[in-house]
Amino acid sequence: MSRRYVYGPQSPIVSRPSNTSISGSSSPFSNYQRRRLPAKVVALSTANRDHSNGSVLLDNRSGTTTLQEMRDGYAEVVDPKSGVVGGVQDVYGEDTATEDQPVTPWAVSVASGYSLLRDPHHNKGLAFNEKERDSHYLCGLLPPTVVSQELQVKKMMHNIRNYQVPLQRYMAMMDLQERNQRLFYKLLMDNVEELLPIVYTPTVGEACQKYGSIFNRPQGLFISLKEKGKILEVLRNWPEKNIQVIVVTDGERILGLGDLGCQGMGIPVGKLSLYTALGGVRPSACLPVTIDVGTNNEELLNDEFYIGLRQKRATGQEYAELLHEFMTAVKQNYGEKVLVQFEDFANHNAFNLLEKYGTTHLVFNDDIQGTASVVLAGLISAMKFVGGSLADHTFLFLGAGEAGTGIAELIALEISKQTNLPVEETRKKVWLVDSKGLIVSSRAESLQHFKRPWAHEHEPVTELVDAVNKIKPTVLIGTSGQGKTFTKEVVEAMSALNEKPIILALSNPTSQSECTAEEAYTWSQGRAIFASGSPFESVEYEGKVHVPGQSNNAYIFPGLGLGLIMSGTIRVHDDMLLVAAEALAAEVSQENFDKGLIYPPFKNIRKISAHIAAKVAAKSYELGLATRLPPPKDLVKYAESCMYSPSYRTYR
Ligand SMILES: NC(=O)C1=CN([C@@H]2O[C@H](COP(=O)(O)OP(=O)(O)OC[C@H]3O[C@@H](n4cnc5c(N)ncnc54)[C@H](OP(=O)(O)O)[C@@H]3O)[C@@H](O)[C@H]2O)C=CC1
Ligand SMILES: CC(=O)C(=O)O
Ligand SMILES: [Mg+2]
Repeated sequence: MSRRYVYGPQSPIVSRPSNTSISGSSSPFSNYQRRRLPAKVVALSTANRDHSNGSVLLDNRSGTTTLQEMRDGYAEVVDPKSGVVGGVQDVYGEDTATEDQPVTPWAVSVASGYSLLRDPHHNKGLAFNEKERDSHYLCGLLPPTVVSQELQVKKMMHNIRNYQVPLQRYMAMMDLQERNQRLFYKLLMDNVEELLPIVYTPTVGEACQKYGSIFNRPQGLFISLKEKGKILEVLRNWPEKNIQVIVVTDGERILGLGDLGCQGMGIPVGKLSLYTALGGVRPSACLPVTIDVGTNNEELLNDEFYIGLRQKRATGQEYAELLHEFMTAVKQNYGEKVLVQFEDFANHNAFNLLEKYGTTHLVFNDDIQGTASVVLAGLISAMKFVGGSLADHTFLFLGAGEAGTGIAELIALEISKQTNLPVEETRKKVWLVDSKGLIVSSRAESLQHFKRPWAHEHEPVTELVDAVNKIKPTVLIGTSGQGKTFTKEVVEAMSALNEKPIILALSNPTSQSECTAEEAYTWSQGRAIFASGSPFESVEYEGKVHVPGQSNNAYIFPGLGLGLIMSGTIRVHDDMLLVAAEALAAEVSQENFDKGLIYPPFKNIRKISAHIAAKVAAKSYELGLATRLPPPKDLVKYAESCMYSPSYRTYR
C-alpha cells in the first residue's frame, strides 16, 4: 500500500491511501481532519493536470486519493497533536527506531518542489522557468540558470559520448529515464541512430548479463512464483492504471545469450522504451513485466548479486498455471484491448503461449511475428537489387526456432498470396538447418511441431556449407543465436552461386551475429546484400562504401502496436504482419537503395511507424477486428496525432 505525504508551504497536508478510510479508530489516519486546502495548493492541484493521462502534477502516483481530493479542493490535514508533523523532527521513526523495531516505509514528498524535482514524470531540471520555480516552490532548489530542453539534450549527449564503455552509456541513459522521463525520450528520439545500440541491442544484452550488479532502482513489475495466487494484486501495485502495452519475458532466451532468468528485465524495459520513442505510445501506458520461474543458469544461481529466485526453472503445470494466472489477471485488470507482447521466451514455451492465448487475448510474439515481418520487408525491398519476385527465390535458414520458422512461414504466406499457390506448396521454397543439420523428412518423427512443416524430401545434410551447395539458396538467413557460423566458406559458396547473394545475419547481440558486415562484404567481394540484427559500421571494400542495414523487429513492433492500440483491435492477424512488412518496404527510398540499403534509416522511424500503424489499423478494420468506430478518415494523420511528444509541458 502506498502512502504519500504532501506538505504545503503554509500548512502540512497529508494524503491518505485510496483504500483507507479516514473515519474509525482503526484507521492510522483517524487523527486527520478534512479541511479546505490553502488557495495556493488548490491552484496547483487543479492547474497541473498532465493532459496525456489526466493526472495531476502533485502526487499523481499510485494508490492515493490525492487526485480526487485535490480536484475537490480538499486534503487531509495533520492534527498538530498527532505527533505526525513536518519540520526537522524524525517524524517517521526510522532513525529513532532500534534495529529490531519494525518501521513503516512511508514515502514522503514535499510540495515545496523538492518532490517535483525527484518525480521523473514531471521533472524538468534546469528547464523550469522563473514563473514555474516561483509557483512550484523550487526557488533555491535549483541554481539560477534556466536552460532549454534542447540545451539539456546537447549536454546529455556530450556527457554520454564521454563514456567510452557502452555499459556506462546504458547506465547513464537508465539514470536519466529515472530522473527526467521527457528528457530521456527527447534525447533518444533526437539521437535515435546513436542511442539505439545503447538502450537496445547490443548493449542491452550486456546490461541483462550484469543486471544484478548494475541494478539500481527497480524498473517494471517482477512476478515470481512467490506471487502465485495474488498476481492481480501485484498488477494493482503498479502505479499506472491505463496500460495499453505489456512486454513480458520469462528470461529464458534473452537475445542469443540464453537463460538470464530475472535479469531479462532489461529486455521488456528496452522494448517499451522503443514503443514510446519509435512508436509514440505514451510511457505511462507501457508496462514491462518479468515472470520469474527460476533459472537454469548455474552461473547466475551462484552469483551473490543475482536478483531473481534461486531455484531451477519451474516447468509443466506449475509454469502453465503461473502464466495462466498472469494472462487472466491482465485481462481482468486492463481489459480486452491491452496488447501483450511475448518477448524472449524459449521456443518450447513461446509457440504454445502464442497459440493458447491468440484466440482469447490481444497477444503478439515479437520474436516469431515481429521478426518475420521485418525480414519480409527487407526481402521485398531486396528484390530491387536481384530482380524477380519472392517466388523466384530459394531461402535457407541457419536456425529453426522462433525467428527462423516465424520468418519462413510469413515468406511462404506472402508467396502464396502473390502466386495463389497453397502455402503447403510455397513452403517448399524454404529450407531450414538446425543444430542437427538440414531439416528433412527422414527426421520428421523427432522434430518439434514448429519444424515439421519444413521437413522436405532430401537426403540428410549436416554441415551448413554442404546445405548451401546442395539447396543452392539465393537468400541465406541466420537465426541460430550462434556467432561466426557464416564462415568464409559459407559466404564464398553463396557468392559462387549468386551474383548478389542476400545474406541476413539476424542473431543478437553483435557477439552472436552469424557474421560481421565486414566479413559479408569482403568474402563476397562486395557483392552481398547484407543486413544484421545488431548494427554494424559501414565497410569500405575496394574503394566502395557499403552501408549495412539493421534487420531488427524494432522497425515493426512499435508501429504495429500503435496501429493495434489506436484502432482498438482485439486480436492480431497474420495479414497485419504482411501489411506492416509492405508498409516498411515502401519507406525505402531510392537514396537508400543507392547506398545498398534494404531498410530505411532509423532516423525516420516515427514517420515509418505512423505508416505501419495506419496500414495495420486499416487491415484490422477490414477484418472486423477493430473496435474503435467509426474509423478515422486519414489513418496516417490519426496515428501521428496519437503519438506521445516528449517536449516539456508548461506548468501554470
Ligand atoms: N534481428 C531480429 O530482429 C531478431 C533476432 N533474433 C535472434 O535470433 C536468434 C535466435 O532466436 P530464436 O529463433 O528465438 O531462438 P530459438 O532458440 O528458438 O532457435 C534457435 C535455433 O538455432 C538452432 N541452432 C543453435 N545452434 C546452432 C548451430 N550451431 N547450428 C545450426 N543451428 C543452430 C537451434 O537448433 P535446435 O532447434 O536443434 O536446438 C534452433 O533451431 C537469437 O540470437 C535472437 O537474438 C530473434 C528475434 C528477432
Ligand atoms: C531483437 C529481438 O527481439 C531478439 O533478438 O530477441
Ligand atoms: Mg526478442
